[in-house]
Amino acid sequence: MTRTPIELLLSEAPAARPTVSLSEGSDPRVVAGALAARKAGIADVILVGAADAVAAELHAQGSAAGHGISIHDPATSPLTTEFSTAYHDLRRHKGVDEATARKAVETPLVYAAMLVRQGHATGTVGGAVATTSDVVRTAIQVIGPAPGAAMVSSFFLMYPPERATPNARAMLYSDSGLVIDPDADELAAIAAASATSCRALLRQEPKIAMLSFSTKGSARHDKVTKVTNALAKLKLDHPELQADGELQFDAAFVPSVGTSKAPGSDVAGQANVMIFPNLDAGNIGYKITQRLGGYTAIGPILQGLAKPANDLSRGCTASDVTQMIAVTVLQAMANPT
Ligand SMILES: CC(C)(COP(=O)(O)OP(=O)(O)OC[C@H]1O[C@@H](n2cnc3c(N)ncnc32)[C@H](O)[C@@H]1OP(=O)(O)O)[C@@H](O)C(=O)NCCC(=O)NCCS
Ligand SMILES: CC(=O)OP(=O)(O)O
Repeated sequence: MTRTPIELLLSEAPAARPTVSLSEGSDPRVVAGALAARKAGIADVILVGAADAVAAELHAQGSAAGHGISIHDPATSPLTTEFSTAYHDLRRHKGVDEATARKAVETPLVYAAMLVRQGHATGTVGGAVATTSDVVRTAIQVIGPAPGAAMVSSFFLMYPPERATPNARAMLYSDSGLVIDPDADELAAIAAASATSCRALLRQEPKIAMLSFSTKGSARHDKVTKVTNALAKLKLDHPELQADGELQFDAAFVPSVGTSKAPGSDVAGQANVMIFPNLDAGNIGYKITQRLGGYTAIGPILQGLAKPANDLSRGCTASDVTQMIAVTVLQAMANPT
């Protein structure tokens, strides 16, 4: 049975307790998720937002600041001036002036990301209220891509329900949140990054399926060629990876279908990393698996950033928030800076 991020973290407690900033500090789900993370000893948390509103929500949930829970109000925080200067330096080349930098840093999303950039937090989580576009754009602009990363992309961890169907297993779905229409090279980069994320967060060797509406030439179309070109590029850059394509989802997931549609494949029927050809397929696919299949979906988790910053679906629960705090800490442990 694959362990969830919280279970993994509880079995591998980091040496020093990490701190995670939460940009929607007064949202009831975020506060409940943060309190659960704190109680489990997973991380200290900084709740970013209007101080009155954050304190009121903590009070409503029978808690208060202190003992690993801090409140930072960007409008009054002593760090805001330092952050404004740093943000101005960072974005000056894009035409951002001092006044615009100050205004940006006073938004909780940018402030929470600046906490990470400036070393006050290990990582950040947002998106219970903000859209993925806003969360991701802020992460890319403030925290930035990791040195050497081809691009920033995202994935979901998908965990089967307890009463699961045969063949059910934990998987990564990529990219289900960020890159809208990747070309073949970008698709190969998403697959390579997802393989690393699979090892870090599922603790499994990746078996990568490059998904399509076609299996091994059953259809001919430019969209199929994009996927086979992506597989060729992936194999060229990473001959060590087990990857196959193009595969339909049933051929990737169900062993008997994999054997009949893609005989001889070492991935078909066993894939644990599903690479979708574009964001339409990836985002719709994860929501169907979650809402009809009963899988737990944790994400979008971002990969390729210099430090961890993660998004949530606006439909998230408090438990999703706690899991995402755990993911953020695990990413920091896998790539200490
Ligand atoms: C990520 C996203 C927000 C970027 O879109 P955007 O802001 O319109 O795009 P821009 O081209 O203006 O990019 C903004 C910045 O991010 C950078 N960027 C965009 N995509 C990137 C990627 N995949 N990797 C690295 N950098 C990227 C750009 O270079 C730019 O940097 P700059 O401001 O320093 O010049 C966009 O791809 C998006 O909206 N994705 C879908 C999100 C979504 O709605 N998902 C569904 C729900 S989960
Ligand atoms: C990941 C995702 O689809 O986010 P939202 O549900 O917030 O649009």
